[in-house]
Amino acid sequence: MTTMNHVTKKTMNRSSKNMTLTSRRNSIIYALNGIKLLPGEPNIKLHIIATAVVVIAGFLKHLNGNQWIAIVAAIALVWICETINTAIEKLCDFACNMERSDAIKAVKDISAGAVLMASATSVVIAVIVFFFQ
Ligand SMILES: Nc1ncnc2c1ncn2[C@@H]1O[C@H](COP(=O)(O)OP(=O)(O)OP(=O)(O)O)[C@@H](O)[C@H]1O
Repeated sequence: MTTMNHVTKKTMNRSSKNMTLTSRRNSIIYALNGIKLLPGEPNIKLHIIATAVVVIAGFLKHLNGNQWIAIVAAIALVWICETINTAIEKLCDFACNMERSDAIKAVKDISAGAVLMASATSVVIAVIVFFFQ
């Protein structure tokens, strides 16, 4: 009985571990699917170009480790804000069914404001790294 219980417990543990692994793997797949949807967004092309320009400039200027950390963090900040902004915009469009709404306007404007703040911060970081260091 004890052995049975032990074996059953072990099997159950293994299968719940497998389920956890599968659901973790699925979560990553869903997240990657979300990232794959981004290139269809108008602002994303701008971010791709800006990211490429900054990275190429970084290599040409032979940035040191700390400078790269600042630049990568600045780039990530903008991408993360834009990604969340895109999700919020899609949720808004779904919620209002494309009808005009003051509440939706406020949510979209605030969300776009976050991207603007992130972009402005990133520009300041880039100017410091490229021109004042
Ligand atoms: N349903 C709505 N009701 C009221 N105002 C809206 C609505 N949809 C959009 N707007 C206004 O238009 C602006 C632009 O909205 P839109 O959904 O086109 O986003 P966007 O900033 O142009 O992003 P993208 O270029 O990625 O589509 C919003 O910030 C908001 O002020």
